[in-house]
Amino acid sequence: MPRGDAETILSIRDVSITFESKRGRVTALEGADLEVERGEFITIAGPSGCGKSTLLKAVAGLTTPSGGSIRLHGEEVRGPRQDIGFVFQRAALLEWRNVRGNILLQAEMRGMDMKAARARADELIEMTGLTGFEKALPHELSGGMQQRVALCRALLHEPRVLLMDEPFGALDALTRERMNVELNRIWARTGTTVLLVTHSVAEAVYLASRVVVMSPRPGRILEEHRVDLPTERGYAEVLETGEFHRVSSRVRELLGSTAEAD
Ligand SMILES: Nc1ncnc2c1ncn2[C@@H]1O[C@H](COP(=O)(O)OP(=O)(O)OP(=O)(O)O)[C@@H](O)[C@H]1O
Repeated sequence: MPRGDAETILSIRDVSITFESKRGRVTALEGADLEVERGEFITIAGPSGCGKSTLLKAVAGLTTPSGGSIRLHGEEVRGPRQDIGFVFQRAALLEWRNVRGNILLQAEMRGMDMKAARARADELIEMTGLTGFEKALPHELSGGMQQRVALCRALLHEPRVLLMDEPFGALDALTRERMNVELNRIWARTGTTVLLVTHSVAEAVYLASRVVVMSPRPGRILEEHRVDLPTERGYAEVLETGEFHRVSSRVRELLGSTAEAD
């Protein structure tokens, strides 16, 4: 839930994105509108190919809209942004660097003060339950642990907005649930604004303060649903609430047979 006074951190207005390639022209997004307040956890669901990843990339400044505007903290996004964190489906860790080294890569790339960065890395390692694995190499870690390292790396510079593109899509169901619970706890503790793309309806509703459902391509926001549940949530308890069922059924209905919902 947004904390304190509502403050718009991200404003996506009438955004369209068209790609030109050898295979022709594809309009990924058309007329996408979304306002995000500081501290919100937005999950984005939608049929495959509707432009979810494209939307995240545009917020990160990695893809330029063909029309409309994206403002982060009131500033038009015109190129790659330093004040965001990005977590992808694959952790993309450097195989020859240990856990701490992979997390600190963020600080090196940004020229951060290394003393402060090391202290923050230790804090995140503790928060994500990686204590004891600081010196482990990526191949010595489970998939879930690798994603935790990627999460620490994305949070190291305390980004204004954390973007996550199917971050747990490659994990087994049980690990995925555990990661959901951890992410919820981290969000509750840090108050970071998060936008997370997922194909899982359960994940979308469990994690969100607001679930956004997109239309088939060209993608736009079809419906938004606030999830009226406490900020910090237990998994099993939430799944039994009427609120979880209310929002999940509507999201499933909207996604219909096109979604790879679980
Ligand atoms: N760089 C690109 N060049 C050309 N077309 C692209 C490019 N990036 C994305 N597209 C096209 O834009 C559309 C939206 O892609 P996008 O990856 O954003 O969808 P998505 O909703 O994230 O899909 P999925 O759920 O399957 O991951 C697709 O038709 C895709 O082929």
